[in-house]
Amino acid sequence: MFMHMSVTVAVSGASGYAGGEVLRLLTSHPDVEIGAVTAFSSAGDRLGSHQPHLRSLADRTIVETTAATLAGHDVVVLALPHGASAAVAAELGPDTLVLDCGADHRLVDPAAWSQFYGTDHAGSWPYGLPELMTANPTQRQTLAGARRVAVPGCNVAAVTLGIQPGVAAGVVQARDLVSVLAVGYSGAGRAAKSHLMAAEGLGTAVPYAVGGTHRHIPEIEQNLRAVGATEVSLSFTPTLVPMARGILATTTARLAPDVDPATVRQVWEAAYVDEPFVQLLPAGQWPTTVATQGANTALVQVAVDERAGRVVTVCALDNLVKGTAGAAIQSMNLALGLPETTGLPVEGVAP
Ligand SMILES: NC(=O)C1=CN([C@@H]2O[C@H](COP(=O)(O)OP(=O)(O)OC[C@H]3O[C@@H](n4cnc5c(N)ncnc54)[C@H](OP(=O)(O)O)[C@@H]3O)[C@@H](O)[C@H]2O)C=CC1
Ligand SMILES: CC(=O)N[C@@H](CCC(=O)OP(=O)(O)O)C(=O)O
Repeated sequence: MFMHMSVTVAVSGASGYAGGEVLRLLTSHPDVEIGAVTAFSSAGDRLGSHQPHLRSLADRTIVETTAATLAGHDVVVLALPHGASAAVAAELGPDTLVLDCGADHRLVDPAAWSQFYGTDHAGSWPYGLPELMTANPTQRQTLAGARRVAVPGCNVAAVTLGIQPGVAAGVVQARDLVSVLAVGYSGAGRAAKSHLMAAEGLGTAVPYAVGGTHRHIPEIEQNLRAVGATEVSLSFTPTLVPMARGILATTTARLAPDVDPATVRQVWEAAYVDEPFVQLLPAGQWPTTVATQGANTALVQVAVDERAGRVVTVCALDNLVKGTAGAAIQSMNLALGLPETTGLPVEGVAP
């Protein structure tokens, strides 16, 4: 029988969307004791005034994010704006497990970082997508025992999980990928202006970062190279739709020459048959975002458009769970040697 551990976890960015979701999931993690909850402008406030849904933590006081307030914890989760985490992490000892929900440590290539983020590269950490189909080592082996983890971007997780089986098996051409995503507003963070969202976002779909400018492009390309692509070219277009949570990522790719379309589904089945958090739906059933809401689940479907000569995949996930907080806790479990699925829900909330 597995003996439960007692791991103290501090959450930084506790007043935000990602930090709030980390806290929600941690409240039902059997091995975790929640320590400091830290933030920035809301330091001194009751947590409940920012996260009224977290009843058991409502009377905690948010404290400032400093080396002193984060010291003494086994694990620190950083859910801070881009650029803020490197300085905080540098103050934490090498034995502390630090999980960064921000982008600062995801990209390996400093030139790609500078091109898309416009600042100096802080370096790269082991990447917190356990399902990434790397070999020798597997991504799970990379995460086992890690003390620094870069949690993937939410759109990145959705596109990667959708298309990687075909790329890894060589049945699609990674040099001709097209991804179009419907994304919910919480992906923009709590700092986005809510009155503008309501006035300008309700009842309409709004494309953004069109034309090869989105900072998730190099991260997706990095993932697909890691699973075996030699040449990757991705056209990536996200569109805001009026929902709070969720990403529906549709990716199409040209079939590789001489691939029998009948084998495509088998490739996706083999990739995900043993994955606890990624499910290939029965043929003909298409993912919906609502079915993943609140769950550390990615739902995937694949079909072949023989007329166009393209494979079509759809992946749905909750940006705040499998897209960040759930991925962080899944990676934490692996890093600490806990069962990977501990404390992570797979059931969604619907309708
Ligand atoms: N929202 C999402 O779906 C996803 C988010 N992420 C990443 O998670 C991180 C947090 O995003 P999200 O929760 O959406 O953002 P929010 O705007 O909702 O929250 C930001 C948090 O960071 C704190 N903060 C702001 N500035 C500083 C600072 N200079 N130093 C320390 N803390 C600061 C805020 O504190 P205060 O309120 O007290 O000022 C708040 O707690 C980002 O890096 C984001 O990219 C990743 C994947 C998905
Ligand atoms: C709606 C919306 O703005 N979504 C954000 C998601 C960002 C995210 O959460 O990922 P990072 O951690 O890489 O910032 C976007 O597309 O940029």
